Amino acid sequence: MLKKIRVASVSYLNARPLIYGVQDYSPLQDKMILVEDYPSKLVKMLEDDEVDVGLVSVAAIPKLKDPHIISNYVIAAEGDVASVCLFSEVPLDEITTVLLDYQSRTSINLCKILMKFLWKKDVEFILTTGEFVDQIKGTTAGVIIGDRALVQLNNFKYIYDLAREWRKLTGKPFLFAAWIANKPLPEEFVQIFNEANSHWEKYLDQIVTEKPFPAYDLKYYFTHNINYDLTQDMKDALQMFLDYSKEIDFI
Ligand SMILES: C=C(O[C@@H]1C=C(C(=O)O)C=C[C@H]1O)C(=O)O
Repeated sequence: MLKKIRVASVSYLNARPLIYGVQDYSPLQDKMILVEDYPSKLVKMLEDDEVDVGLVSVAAIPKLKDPHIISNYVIAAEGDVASVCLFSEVPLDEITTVLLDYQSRTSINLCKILMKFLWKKDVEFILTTGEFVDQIKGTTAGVIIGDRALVQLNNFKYIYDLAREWRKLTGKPFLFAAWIANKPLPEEFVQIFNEANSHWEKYLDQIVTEKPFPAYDLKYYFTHNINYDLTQDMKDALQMFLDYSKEIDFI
């Protein structure tokens, strides 16, 4: 029997449309096993070869020996992303310290890029190791991602949407995560896998019904904040992100 491909995905709501497609597509089912976790864990799993491919932070790319983006379906934002923000009690000018979400790899580096090249501020960055919302106080701000960020959207006076700020810097959308493999995968698998992902739109209403989320309108999130179809503009933005990454203390 052929070895099953080990597939990993972000456990957040934003990945659900792609994952429903993957789980529902029968030609894939005997070819893979799926595990889910938060993004920084997935980057580690890909680095350690515990999985073959993951819907994972694009910040994993420089860390892998042989990275391959294997699908045209991604987690990106053309405009506001809503679920990746810098939360603060004080305006940007007054922030001295930024707590960085331990679950993230792309967005925490994005915040460092924006600090240096858009906001032109020198602050202290602290990488957290566990939940830290309670520590966002006074001049200490924090980057939070995923469902945990959506829940905080009414709780802070100053909220900077990092996809919106990236557009101010570059005029581009932002690519947060892609299906990244740590080795070449069989062409037949890649084709079937891409096909499975392409059905994401069909699952939106079902997900909204199955996963009640009072904090934010999920249908709006899936259709106005997150973009799933990879474009040339997003590929260009990824290259810009990787170039900027060399100019910061990259995590
Ligand atoms: C838009 C998001 O994109 C995520 C952000 C990631 C990161 O910062 O490393 C990784 C995967 C994506 O799920 C989000 O989770 O809110």
